[in-house]
Amino acid sequence: MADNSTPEATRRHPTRSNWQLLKRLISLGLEYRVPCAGMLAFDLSLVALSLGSLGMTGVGIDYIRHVSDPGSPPPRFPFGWTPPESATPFGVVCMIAGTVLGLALLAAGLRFASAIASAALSQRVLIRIRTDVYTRLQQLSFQFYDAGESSSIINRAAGDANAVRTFVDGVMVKVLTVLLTLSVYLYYMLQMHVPLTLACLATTPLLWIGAAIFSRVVQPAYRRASELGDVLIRALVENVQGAHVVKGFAREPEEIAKFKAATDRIREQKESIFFRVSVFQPIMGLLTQFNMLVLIAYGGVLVVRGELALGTGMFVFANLLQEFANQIGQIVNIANTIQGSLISAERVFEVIDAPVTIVARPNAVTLPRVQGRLTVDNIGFGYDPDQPVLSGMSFDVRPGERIGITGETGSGKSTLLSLVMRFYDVNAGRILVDGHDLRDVELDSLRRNIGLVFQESFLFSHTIAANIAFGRPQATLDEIARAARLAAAHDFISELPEGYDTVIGEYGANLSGGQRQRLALARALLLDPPILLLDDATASIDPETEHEIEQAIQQAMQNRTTLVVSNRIATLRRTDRIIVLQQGRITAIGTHAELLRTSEYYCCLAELQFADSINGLKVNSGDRTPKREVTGARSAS
Ligand SMILES: Nc1ncnc2c1ncn2[C@@H]1O[C@H](COP(=O)(O)OP(=O)(O)OP(=O)(O)O)[C@@H](O)[C@H]1O
Repeated sequence: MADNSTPEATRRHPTRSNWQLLKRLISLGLEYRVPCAGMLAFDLSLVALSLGSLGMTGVGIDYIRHVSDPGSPPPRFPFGWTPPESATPFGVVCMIAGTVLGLALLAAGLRFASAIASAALSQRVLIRIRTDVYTRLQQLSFQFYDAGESSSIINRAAGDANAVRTFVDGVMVKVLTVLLTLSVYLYYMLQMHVPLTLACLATTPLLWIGAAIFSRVVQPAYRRASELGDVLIRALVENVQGAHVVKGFAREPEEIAKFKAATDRIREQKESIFFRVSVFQPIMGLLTQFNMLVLIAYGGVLVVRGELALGTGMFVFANLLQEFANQIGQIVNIANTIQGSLISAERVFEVIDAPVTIVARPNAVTLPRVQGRLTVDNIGFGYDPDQPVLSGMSFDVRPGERIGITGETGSGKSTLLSLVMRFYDVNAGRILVDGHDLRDVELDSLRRNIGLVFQESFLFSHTIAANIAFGRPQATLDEIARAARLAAAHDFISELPEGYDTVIGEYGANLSGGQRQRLALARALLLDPPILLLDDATASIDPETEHEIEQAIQQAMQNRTTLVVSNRIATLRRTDRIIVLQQGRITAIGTHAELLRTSEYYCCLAELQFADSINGLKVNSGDRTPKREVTGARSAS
């Protein structure tokens, strides 16, 4: 298992400023301005209802005070309304209480509608971000995947996308609500008593400064938490996928300990964030309570002097001030959410903005069904351009010709097939299909002409039929069965209780290696591709199954240009020509018979596999492993 103790491998350095990220997030949010405006309307209506209920409670207090002490000023009922002469004090108090209750019921209904609207908005934004990430992931070339880690990519599409989403419904709408609410409260307080308002809010600038400091303190902590999330997912994914290895080597305790260590690091990191939030929030709360002290002292004097009413004055002011403080408290939460969103936005935009390097040139042609001529013209390639994997490689393949490719491990056989698929672009030279440079043709049209079977085939957790029809979902069951017959898969599929409708487990876990390979071959053959690339498709299969697949492969190769990577002489000898690769170069090309005479490597390979049948051939019999090629490569075609 890879070391999962550090997130360094997944770390990328910030490339965008916070301001750039904010602008980008705001423009994303503006795409949802209508539902956001709806949410804002809900929030503001709730503020209005709470003010109404507060005002009515103040009126109630003043009314009770006036009834018990007729010398005190009479209450001011809203909208110039006065209770009917005939109403008893108890009846008036009930009317006031009924109004407050009605407003509370209305507020509850609004909160319900607001929660539904908020959840709908969240889902819309989340789906949009995840779709953008996923779409980009489909377009990106293998260079992107080679450079990054799948755990980090998964975390970006899952956790980070969610954190970006909170910017729209948790920040943008909330910021506007808070600002508007604060303005409304401020307006009311100023209307009631300007000096009292200024005295009570004297500490507010300190709260804003505190929020700014808080943002700076928590941002790095959020970045680190995201990176630790990558490490945790990596540990999880590797342990699930590598369960056989872990169990086979009895390493469960160590892996559990590693996983626990990863979760502990996240817990510690989150605790450090919570700690900062927990320190900051009470300090903010304390500052706001200081305002209350000012109110009780100064406001109390005003009430005693008769300059401020008790209910509609002091009581309402105290509540407004408390609400004002609550809204200021929201700023801490918002600042907290913004920091999390910014860090995640950076990671999400890194994927969405990653350059798509494998693109067709302008005016690229759409390939029709090709004849299948392949020309590899003096190509050079390295995953890292400074470390060539293939160099000076040239050969021609006629339409329908079957080419075997063999060579020592790491000599570049799979890489060559990847270049023909245009998973990567060559660094030098060119590859032509029917005379078209791969870079001059539409990628889809190129890949529709090529069937590919990997060394280890990936299957999806779907039905067998859906897996075979992956490249052509509209294929009929007859066509699927025909492809399966060609790939020698029909018999075993028919024996399954659900036949073609059998749902196969994740990665085809409930199938044998040979069955998986046959399905992969059927999947490639369903496209009826004029070019077939087989990358050591029988490498991990037992001899008996290999024999069956071998026959299927021979049948599949009929009338198709085929490049078949293999180190098995049984496969290679049935091809028209064989290319021997060593250290990224062609060291021999020829038929099986020719190579037995001219290629020492091939001869050794054959001797190792068919020692009895090739007695008498000139090989270095003292060394049983294929040796470096000593004869030069023949002319390509
Ligand atoms: N995605 C990659 N990124 C970087 N280097 C790679 C990548 N894939 C392969 N290589 C390197 O390129 C070289 C050729 O690899 P390739 O898989 O083409 O060899 P191969 O001949 O198919 O080997 P094998 O027979 O073992 O499958 C090796 O040195 C390998 O380490």
